[in-house]
Amino acid sequence: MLDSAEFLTPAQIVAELDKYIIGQHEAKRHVAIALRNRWRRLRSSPEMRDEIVPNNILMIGSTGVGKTEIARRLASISGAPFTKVEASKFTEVGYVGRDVESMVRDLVEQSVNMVKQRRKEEVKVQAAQVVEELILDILIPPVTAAPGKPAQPALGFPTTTAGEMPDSDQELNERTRERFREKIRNGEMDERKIEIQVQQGGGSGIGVIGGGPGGMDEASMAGIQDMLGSMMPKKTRKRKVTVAEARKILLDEEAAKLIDMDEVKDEAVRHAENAGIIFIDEIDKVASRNGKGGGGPDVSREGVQRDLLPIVEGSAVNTKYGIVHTDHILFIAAGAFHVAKPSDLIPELQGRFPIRVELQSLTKDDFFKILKDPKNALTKQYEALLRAEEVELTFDDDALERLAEIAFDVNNEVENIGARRLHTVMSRLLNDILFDVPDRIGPNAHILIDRVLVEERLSDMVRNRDLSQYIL
Ligand SMILES: Nc1ncnc2c1ncn2[C@@H]1O[C@H](COP(=O)(O)OP(=O)(O)OP(=O)(O)O)[C@@H](O)[C@H]1O
Repeated sequence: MLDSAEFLTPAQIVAELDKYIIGQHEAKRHVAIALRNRWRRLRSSPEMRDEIVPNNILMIGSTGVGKTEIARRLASISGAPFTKVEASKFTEVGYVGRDVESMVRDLVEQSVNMVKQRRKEEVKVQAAQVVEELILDILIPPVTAAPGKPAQPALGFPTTTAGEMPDSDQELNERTRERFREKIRNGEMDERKIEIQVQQGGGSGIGVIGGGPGGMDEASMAGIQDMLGSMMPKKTRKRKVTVAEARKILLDEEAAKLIDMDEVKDEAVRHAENAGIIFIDEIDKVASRNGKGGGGPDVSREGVQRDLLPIVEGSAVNTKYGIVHTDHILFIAAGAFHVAKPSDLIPELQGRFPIRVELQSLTKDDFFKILKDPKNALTKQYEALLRAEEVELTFDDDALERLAEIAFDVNNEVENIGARRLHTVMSRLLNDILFDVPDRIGPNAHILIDRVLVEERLSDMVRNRDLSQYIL
C-alpha cells in the first residue's frame, strides 16, 4: 500500500518489474521514480502535498514492446487502482465530450472493488463464524417442539448414542449441533446438499431512462439507481447447493453485510485520487500534425486533446461514489508516434507529460528471454496447463532460440506486432499437443520441445509468406 512505511524504493520497484518485463530499463526507471514520488508526496508537509504535481509519463514505442505491461505491473506492485483507455476511441462517431470523464469513473470503480475486497478479507473470520451458525441452523433447525416432546432428529442422523438419555430438547439439540459443527469443520459435510436463500444479483431492476448530453449525467443516474436499489427490499431466491458451496456464497454475503459501504466509498475515492494510475493508449492517434488546419478529423482529434486536458491538469469529476479530484492521479500516455510526433500534441498537453521515455524495439534475444524468464513466461504457462493433466512439458533452449527467430522474422515480413507474435507462434506450435492430451497422450508422458519439432511444425509456415500472414 502506498501509505505503508516500508514502501518499495525505486531500485526495488525496478527489480519487481524485472520479474515480468524484459529490457526497457529506461522506462522502468522512470515509472519507479514516479511511483516512489507519490509515496514521498504523501509524507511531505500538508502545505506542500497539494503543490506537488505528479510526473506524468509519455511512453513512445511500437506496439507490443511492453508499454501497457509496465504500467499494469506498476499498479499491481503498489496495489494501485488502474485503468486503461484508448484515446482514439474518443474520436469515434457519436462521441460526446463528457465521455472522457468515464476513465475516472472506471478508475474509482476499480478502487471500490479493491477496497471492498480488502475489507472483506478483514472481516472474513467474523463472517465465517456467522456462516457456520447459518449452515448449522439449516442442518439442525433450532428446537421449537413443545416441552416434554422429543425434538425431531436432524436429517435422520442419530442424535443420541445407546444408553444416553436426552436431558431436554434444548440440550439434545445443542449436543447435536456441536457434533455437526465438528463435521462441518473437518469437511465431512462438504458434499451434503442443503437449501439456502441467496440474494438475487444486480441492481434494483429499475431502469432510469434518459441521460446523455443535455440530460442527467451518468453519475447522477447511477446515484438515483443506487438510492432506489437501497429502498427496495432485496429479492432472494432458494438454491440447493452443497455445504462447501453454501459456505462460499454465504461468506461473501455475510462479509458484505459486515463492511460499512460508506467507509469503503470514502476510502476508495481517496485511494483513486492519491494512488490511481490511468493509462491512455494511442495518444498519438489524437495528435494532429497541422493543429491549426481547416477542419475534419484534425479538429476532432484536437477536440479530444482539449477534453483530456482538464482531467490531466486536475479537475473534479462527478462519480457515483462522490467527487473525485484528478490532480494527483498518475497519467501514463503511450503511443507509437510513427507518423505524428509528441510535438504535434497541443502544447498544454505536452506540458502535462514532462517525462518522455522511448521504449526499444525487441530483439531476437529479447524474444528468447521473454519466452523463458518472466514469472508469467508463455513456456511456464503452457507447462502449468499440461501439468494439470500430469503431462510434463519442457522446452530446450535451442527450441526457444528458433521460436524467437521465427517470431522475429514473421514480425519483419508480415507485420510487427512485437512480443504479441510469440503468443501466436506458441499457440501454433502447441495446439496439436493441447488437443491430444489426455486422449492420445496420457498422464505421466514427458514431452520435450526441441529445435527439430519446432522446425517440423513451423518452418513451412515461415517460408510461405501467405500462410504466415493468416496463421502466425
Ligand atoms: N519487454 C517485454 N517483456 C516481457 N513481455 C513483454 C514485453 N513486451 C511485451 N510483452 C508481452 O507482449 C504482450 C503485449 O505487450 P503490451 O500490452 O505491453 O504492449 P504495448 O507496448 O502496450 O502495445 P500497445 O500499445 O499496442 O498496447 C503482453 O502479453 C506482454 O506481456
